[in-house]
Amino acid sequence: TGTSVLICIRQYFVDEDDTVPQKVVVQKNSRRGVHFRRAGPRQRVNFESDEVKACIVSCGGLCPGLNTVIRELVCGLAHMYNVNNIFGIQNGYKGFYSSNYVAITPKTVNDIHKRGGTVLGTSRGGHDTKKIVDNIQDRGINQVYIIGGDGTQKGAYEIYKEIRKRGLKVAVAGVPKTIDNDIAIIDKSFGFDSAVEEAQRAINSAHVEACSAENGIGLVKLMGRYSGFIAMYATLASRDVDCCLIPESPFYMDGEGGLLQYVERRLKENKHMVIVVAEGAGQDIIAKSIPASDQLDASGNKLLLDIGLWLTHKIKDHFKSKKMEMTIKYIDPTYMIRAIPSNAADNVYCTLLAHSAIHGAMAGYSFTVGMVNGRHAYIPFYRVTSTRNKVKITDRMWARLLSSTNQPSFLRQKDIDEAREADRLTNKPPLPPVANQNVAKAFDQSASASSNGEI
Ligand SMILES: Nc1ncnc2c1ncn2[C@@H]1O[C@H](COP(=O)(O)OP(=O)(O)OP(=O)(O)O)[C@@H](O)[C@H]1O
Ligand SMILES: O=P(O)(O)OC[C@H]1O[C@](O)(CO)[C@@H](O)[C@@H]1O
Ligand SMILES: [Mg+2]
Repeated sequence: TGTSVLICIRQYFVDEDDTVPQKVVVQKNSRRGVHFRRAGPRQRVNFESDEVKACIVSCGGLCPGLNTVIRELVCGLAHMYNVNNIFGIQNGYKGFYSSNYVAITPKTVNDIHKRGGTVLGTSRGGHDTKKIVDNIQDRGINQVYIIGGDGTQKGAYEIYKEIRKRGLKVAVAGVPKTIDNDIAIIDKSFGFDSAVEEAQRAINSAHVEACSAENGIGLVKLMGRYSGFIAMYATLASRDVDCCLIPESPFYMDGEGGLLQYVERRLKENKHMVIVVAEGAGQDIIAKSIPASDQLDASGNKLLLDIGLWLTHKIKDHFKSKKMEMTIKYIDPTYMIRAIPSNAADNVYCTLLAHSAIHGAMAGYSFTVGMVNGRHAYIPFYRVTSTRNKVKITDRMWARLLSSTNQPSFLRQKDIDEAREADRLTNKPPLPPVANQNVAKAFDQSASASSNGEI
């Protein structure tokens, strides 16, 4: 029943049939396409306030805004739904079974949004579905809020499936987090704007250093394991960058049209230049000169070789061989851009995401929450975990970057053909997991009765 919903949100109920389309740019005769449930408070909720026992966990790398999401989950549950039984899970997934659960209240989280990091702690690895769900069951938790990136959302999906298998009345709400902005479907992840803003400071320093030297080069490495969004947006925002290298756009060093030739040309024209490189860029070309170690982190993510350092040496060697005077300063602000508190825009975004997650969980749904074309929606887990959001080098945004920096695209016809083929494949919607069509629908009105999430 909806009796526990407070007066303040009653007048803003979302119609159960409201949907958010995945694609807004369509053609006249396009099919209707995939739609998601619109997020927001429902007239009918599935939990009484005093019945709710909620927990919150944060996993993966840091991201500006984590504490804001945690704060707003706690305050939103307490203020909008009168829920006061809320626990923090410490240090990521493993905290479900290896640490004490910590009771949290609006008072204890009151000021945390002003701090970077996560007050709950975070970690990689340690996802043991059975142990996690055993603990959820034993402790009588019935709402699980999981904040984390692509790996975390995969873990949330596993927890959700196990909960379904056991027939528990537990809602699982994923709040997507990653400064790499690599989570599929959603417009952008929280903390991304803050990270791009902070990256400006590094780029400015690189520019100052480059301008103050004879043939000065400032090289900045930014995060972005598989997706170069931070590098692309930080470059577009700055206007001081002459070259941006991202994992999605292959480049080569030597010969006609290569990076070294471009650097040389720019120095001759301008006497200085700034290069921004995403950490995942050029891994294939470094691997040719340094044997790849194939080391993985605790979550199974490949540890990357340092493209910034490698480029610095290559560029230095090139100019030495040409007997051309130059100076290169390498700046690696990696952890500085993600360890900050979120900016004002991200704080608002985090608040809305937390509220949307609460409304969905109170209605009994399990989902990843996210903004899709400017509207908040409940997205089935498998949709966000089956692909990764990447910069499309065949798209207009990358073209805008190329025209802003005036750099060559470094692409060969083969690279363009491969990118087009990849676009074609990613535009094909992923099929729901065959073995369990019900799970793929992803929304539970209650733990036992499922309703179709995509409309
Ligand atoms: N396929 C998977 N199934 C179950 N759990 C997973 C899976 N992939 C990752 N996880 C778990 O999710 C947690 C976070 O994963 P990971 O370290 O890859 O970070 P992430 O959530 O992708 O965030 P980010 O990449 O932005 O730092 C880890 O505890 C990891 O064990
Ligand atoms: O050193 P850590 O904590 O594993 O984090 C590094 C990784 O985290 C990310 O920022 C993703 O959150 C990647 O860009 C980066 O490779
Ligand atoms: Mg990840």
